[in-house]
Amino acid sequence: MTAGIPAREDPVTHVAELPGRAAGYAEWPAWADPAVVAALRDCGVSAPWAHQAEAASHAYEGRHVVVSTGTASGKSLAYQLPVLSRLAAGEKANALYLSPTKALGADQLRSVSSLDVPGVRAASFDGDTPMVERDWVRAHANWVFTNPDMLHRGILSQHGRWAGFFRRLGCVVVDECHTYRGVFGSHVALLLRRLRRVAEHYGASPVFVLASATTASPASFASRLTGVSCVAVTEDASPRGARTVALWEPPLLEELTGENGAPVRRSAGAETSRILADLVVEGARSLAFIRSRRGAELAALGARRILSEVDPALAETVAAYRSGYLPEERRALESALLSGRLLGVATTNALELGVDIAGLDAVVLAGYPGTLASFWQQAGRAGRSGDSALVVFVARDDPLDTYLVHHPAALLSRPVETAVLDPANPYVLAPQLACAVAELPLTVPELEMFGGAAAQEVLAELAEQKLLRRRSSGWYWTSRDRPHAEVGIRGTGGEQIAVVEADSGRMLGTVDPGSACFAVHPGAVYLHQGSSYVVDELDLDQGLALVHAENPDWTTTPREIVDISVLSTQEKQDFGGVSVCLGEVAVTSQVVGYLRRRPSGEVLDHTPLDLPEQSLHTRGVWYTVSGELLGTDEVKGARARRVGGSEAGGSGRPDAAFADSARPGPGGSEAGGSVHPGLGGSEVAGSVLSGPAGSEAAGSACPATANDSVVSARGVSREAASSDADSGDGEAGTGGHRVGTESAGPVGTGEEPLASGRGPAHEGGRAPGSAGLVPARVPGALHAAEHAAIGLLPLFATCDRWDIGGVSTAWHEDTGEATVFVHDGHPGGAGFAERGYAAIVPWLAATREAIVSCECPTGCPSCVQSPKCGNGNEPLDKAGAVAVLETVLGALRQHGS
Ligand SMILES: Nc1ncnc2c1ncn2[C@@H]1O[C@H](COP(=O)(O)OP(=O)(O)OP(=O)(O)O)[C@@H](O)[C@H]1O
Repeated sequence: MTAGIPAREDPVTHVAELPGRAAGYAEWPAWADPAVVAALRDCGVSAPWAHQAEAASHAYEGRHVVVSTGTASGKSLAYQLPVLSRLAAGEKANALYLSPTKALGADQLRSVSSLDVPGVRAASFDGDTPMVERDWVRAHANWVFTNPDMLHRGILSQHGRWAGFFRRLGCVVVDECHTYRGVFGSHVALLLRRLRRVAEHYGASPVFVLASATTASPASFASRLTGVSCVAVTEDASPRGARTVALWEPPLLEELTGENGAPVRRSAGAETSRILADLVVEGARSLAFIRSRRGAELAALGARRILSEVDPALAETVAAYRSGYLPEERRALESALLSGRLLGVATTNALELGVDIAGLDAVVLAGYPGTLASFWQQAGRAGRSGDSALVVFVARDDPLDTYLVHHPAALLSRPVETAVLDPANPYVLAPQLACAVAELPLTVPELEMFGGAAAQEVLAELAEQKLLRRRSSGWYWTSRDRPHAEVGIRGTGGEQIAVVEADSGRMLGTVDPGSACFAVHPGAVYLHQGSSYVVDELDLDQGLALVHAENPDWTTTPREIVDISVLSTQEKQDFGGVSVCLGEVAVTSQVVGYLRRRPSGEVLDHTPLDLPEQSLHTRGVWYTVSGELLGTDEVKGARARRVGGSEAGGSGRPDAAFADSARPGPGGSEAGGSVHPGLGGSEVAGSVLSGPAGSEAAGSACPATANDSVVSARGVSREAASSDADSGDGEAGTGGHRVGTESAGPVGTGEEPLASGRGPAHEGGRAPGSAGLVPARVPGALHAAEHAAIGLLPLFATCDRWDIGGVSTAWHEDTGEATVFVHDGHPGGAGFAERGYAAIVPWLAATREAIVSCECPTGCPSCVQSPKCGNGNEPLDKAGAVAVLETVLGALRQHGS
């Protein structure tokens, strides 16, 4: 693949050979039904691997169990064997299977159905199940394949219609349980408690069998998720083919420079198209994982274009895959991939989980998927058949990816993180308890399973709102309407928006309501299976976006105004001129227009839009720096008015502020909420802080869907990409820089001319004071510090960048000082801000190190730039950011205990 590339331009930064492993077999358990064993043997399973037999026996014998082993280690058999054995033996032991994606559910149903075990009536019950089939499923199926969404809305909400099924419920399978983290995970944890309660109501006490990718502490995670004590099986005895992992950094483009003269790298999406095309030419069956829906479309399109020049027939063997396609389209693509009719598929993480595609020769990952668990899950799609296989990790032009391709150990040798969830989050607990009470009156003894005192508090509030009535026997739902439809468990809130071609009435797909204003605002270019459409109308009330086919030579980028305010401060520590706070914040955002751009990035025009405001109440961590410490006492001005983006940013006024807002990213929309467990805090922190090298992970790293914004002190405008266009993949490279790997030591006290190549710093305009910044430099310094802090938080909190956002301002009305906010992107928060607060010193130290050790002169995508900054990454003051961070860290260290 690198043939013909001169050695000095070799994009491969590291090659690792992962050795193969022989299988460890066990006997079929004595309890296994002969018909099931025969069916499995027919499918090529001559004997179970040791971990399968162990987990299956736990489940059969009634112990809740989690099997946490590698990709394609046969986790399915661990639950299939006990469930099928009981059903084949004619026992009244129904099973409920839950998967985070429909694709996985469909695949598992196919797998069970193909065994054709007598007595088993397996059926799916999800959003794709036709109405006419639903009654049959309820009445006759003894193994139902569904997902948390359907369990919540379509099963528990009307459990009376499922009474027969629940009476016989013997087993609940929770597949890919590591994906249930953050707010989505907290919802699922409470949903499983609701499920247990309803099952108990019908006299059933099902055993839970959970399957997870390799994860830290699986037993405690599974126990937290289900609320019952689980044993873990973690010794992986499946055979493994050898794999070659290549880390790949796209080359710099000599003819182009990016914003502020930063070097430009070829985009990961474009690089992935080329690699995918090469693999297809070689006849290798390959998957390319792209982080955004739009990126997946573009990568497939790019590969097809390249292949059509080689052989038009080959172009036909490449397709895109993502959620938002109609079910039949997805099934057709899955089977074409399984049959080998398709050789190359560019996909979002919709194909990451479980879809059993045997014999893949190669996997290309365009960008770090956010967590190690996801990385290995995606990489594990290659070599499933036991043959050797190739995994190529293509770095996107951002700090984390750049860091990883130059620090292979951080990617290849670190333990996978554990998932974090918090079922006590009141924003999750309240709607879940409302649903629970509406399902069945809640008694006092049942409080414990929902969190005891925390639940009681929330119930009291719900009773106050007259949603519930408290009686001596417990809590009762008062309304005739069920609350379920109003409760979105993935944090996307509400019904999907249908994208419909106006002329033909054909439904093309769906978009999350939270992303609709970004992805399908009037005038937006919408891509579907390589075809391009332009949106004519967005009707949020009707849940409809009307589009027409058009293939313009421009793309669209929404602009947004964001406002942040502090609702309450829960924790505050003062460090002599610096304060660090944790609390509730309200982030209000509104898409106010969009830019049309040529592929080169050239802006054609700006069109205003009138769309409703969206509001996010969440938790944030923020630090303030006094004017005295900044050296800018005069910064304190009157409250700034909300102003348009470029105006404020361009002015460099000290009262301007900048934001990166969080929005559920492609991960969320494809695989169910933000599904990736984040990087484990402490090990990662250790590695990041262990030396200057670690600091190169710094980042402009705005959340993938979030973009920098320009704001007044209370008003932020940002130029936002839709969740479809968020990763930048597949689009023209928007910036680039090669990070020096070893050379940069911790330099830059803010006194040396480390970075700023423009503005007052360059002119020597420094006021006396700790940070020594003249007022005009403060906005750029804070803006740059905020970008980098957002980029680094995923290393300390169990999150990825989609989960967090940030705002910086030289003067904020609620704090009265220069402030940098980093906030969770989910209503009620997801625990990330807390983690940032708890790790404030190592987090900010890593942020500073990251900026300092980047070799670029004035900021680049690998340190403080964001590729989609609404204000063209202006103002960004790299040296100023270092000065601010050093001042803050100095105060924290001096005044901290
Ligand atoms: N004991 C066995 N002997 C031979 N092949 C097996 C055995 N167990 C499972 N397999 C095969 O291994 C493949 C992977 O199995 P499966 O999809 O259950 O793995 P998994 O661990 O659930 O994968 P994922 O990581 O995608 O969740 C399947 O094709 C399955 O038929």
